[in-house]
Amino acid sequence: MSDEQAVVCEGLRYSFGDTVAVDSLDLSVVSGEVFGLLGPNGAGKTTAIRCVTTLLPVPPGTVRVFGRDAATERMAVRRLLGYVPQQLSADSGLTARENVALFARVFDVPRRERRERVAQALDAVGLTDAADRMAGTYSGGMVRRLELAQALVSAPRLLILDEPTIGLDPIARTGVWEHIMAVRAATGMTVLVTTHYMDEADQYCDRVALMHQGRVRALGTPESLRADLRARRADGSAPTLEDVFREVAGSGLVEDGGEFRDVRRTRSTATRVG
Ligand SMILES: Nc1ncnc2c1ncn2[C@@H]1O[C@H](COP(=O)(O)OP(=O)(O)OP(=O)(O)O)[C@@H](O)[C@H]1O
Repeated sequence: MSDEQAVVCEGLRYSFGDTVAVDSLDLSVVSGEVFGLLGPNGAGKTTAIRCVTTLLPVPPGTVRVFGRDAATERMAVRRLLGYVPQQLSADSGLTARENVALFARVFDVPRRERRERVAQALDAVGLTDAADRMAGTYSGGMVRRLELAQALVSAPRLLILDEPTIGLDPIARTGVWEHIMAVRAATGMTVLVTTHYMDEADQYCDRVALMHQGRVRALGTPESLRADLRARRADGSAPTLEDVFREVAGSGLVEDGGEFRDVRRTRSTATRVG
């Protein structure tokens, strides 16, 4: 990791009508780190990352990606990043190779490099052997890895993932993460990820921001956040990251139905693709 800032948000605020989805968000993601944006449904995670991707408009100077302004240099920002949205982005009627090739064209991968880059992206997510099968025959975990390959084919410096493992079984979740971590180790790319799964964040993220009702309530390494709570409790117990979140979010979690176990909506990728 270097000291270079991959993402900087300063005073980011985004509203949908009267609903303030993101409120005064200050964030900086260091180049090369895996940064997790955590929180229950409605916390503002998706809105925040959609501002970083330039899909939602923000005022100049509010969001920068590797120094490029998301408001005034939108195309430059887009060229730096790969984005795996929560919604399905693979076409069930195409093979995996065709899906990734489509993204290579959209993201302007030079024509003479495309075949090789598509093969590399599929290989990076462990789909070489299944590359010529229709995506409609894939399991949920394979679809997620295919979507990862689609985002990786443009060799992004910043990979943004919105709930990459939602609805997957534990083995498929581990598979998705292992491929993300292997690509990150090989390329040094920065990863910005949203998740409800505190255990995954604890295991894979270098730093996390705990978001609730549009605001960041705590920020740090998973270890430091757990250690701080342990020191505050002083009862010898070993708190989890979920315990930290419950403490910083207070009663608000229950009031708005934001219990973590309640919000693990099933993405059911395989079903939707099939
Ligand atoms: N297009 C929209 N129109 C109106 N309100 C929206 C829209 N998108 C999000 N919101 C509202 O903004 C707030 C933040 O939503 P957001 O999707 O950013 O949260 P989130 O933490 O990503 O949750 P989720 O995991 O459900 O995506 C919520 O109150 C949500 O209802």
